[in-house]
Amino acid sequence: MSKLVLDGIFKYYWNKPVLNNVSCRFAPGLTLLVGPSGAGKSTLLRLIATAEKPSSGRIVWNDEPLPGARDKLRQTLGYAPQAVDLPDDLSAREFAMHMAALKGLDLSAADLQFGAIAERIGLHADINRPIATFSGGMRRRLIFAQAMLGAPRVIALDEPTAELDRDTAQRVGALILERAAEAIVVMTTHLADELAPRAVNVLRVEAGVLGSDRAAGGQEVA
Ligand SMILES: Nc1ncnc2c1ncn2[C@@H]1O[C@H](COP(=O)(O)OP(=O)(O)OP(=O)(O)O)[C@@H](O)[C@H]1O
Repeated sequence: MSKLVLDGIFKYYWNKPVLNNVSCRFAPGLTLLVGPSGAGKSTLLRLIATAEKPSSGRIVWNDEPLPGARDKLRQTLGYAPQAVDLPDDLSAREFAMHMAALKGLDLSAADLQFGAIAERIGLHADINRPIATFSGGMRRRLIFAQAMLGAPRVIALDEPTAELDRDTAQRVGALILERAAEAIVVMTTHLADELAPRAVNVLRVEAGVLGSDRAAGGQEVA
């Protein structure tokens, strides 16, 4: 079973502490990160996604610490950052296939999978249109869809349901819950209250310190 451990993580930006001795253990299932704006949730997701390194502390993937295990983790990682500059000239499908190629996926299988995900989240009619024509919500769904390509065992999602109408957000939520049956899914979302009953953990980040959100039904992790 996949296991991701953060152990005594500190993160500083220009000497400003953003994560302060964060330790937690992730197993397959959905973990929600909640907490006020600026608390450090996106920073935590970036560390999990290996987009940044901790200032100190250890990240351990399946009993092997990073950086040694970084490539193994990256091979099975899906990451949807909160903001990303998408290549406007490409179609959604071309962008998804570009991401699939970077992940080393079989492109014909990835194309089929992208079509199926797009169908589920209401993007299917638009996948051959240039991204330049996409609304904020469509861009958000495309970023989400590329994160789900392949069969990632660790999925880090930063507000994947922002800018989506309720129905579409719920479709995205349903897909996330399906994947969480096998994968470690860590996400921030404004749908936290709705998803909390299905989450294995709800972690509250408060000024860079991690605790469990008991009010939302979460369980504490070591
Ligand atoms: N690259 C960076 N350089 C300097 N400071 C940063 C950087 N990234 C984040 N910060 C700061 O770190 C703190 C935590 O930011 P982070 O984006 O992780 O919070 P958040 O909980 O995700 O907030 P939100 O809910 O608004 O997205 C903030 O004070 C932010 O200004």
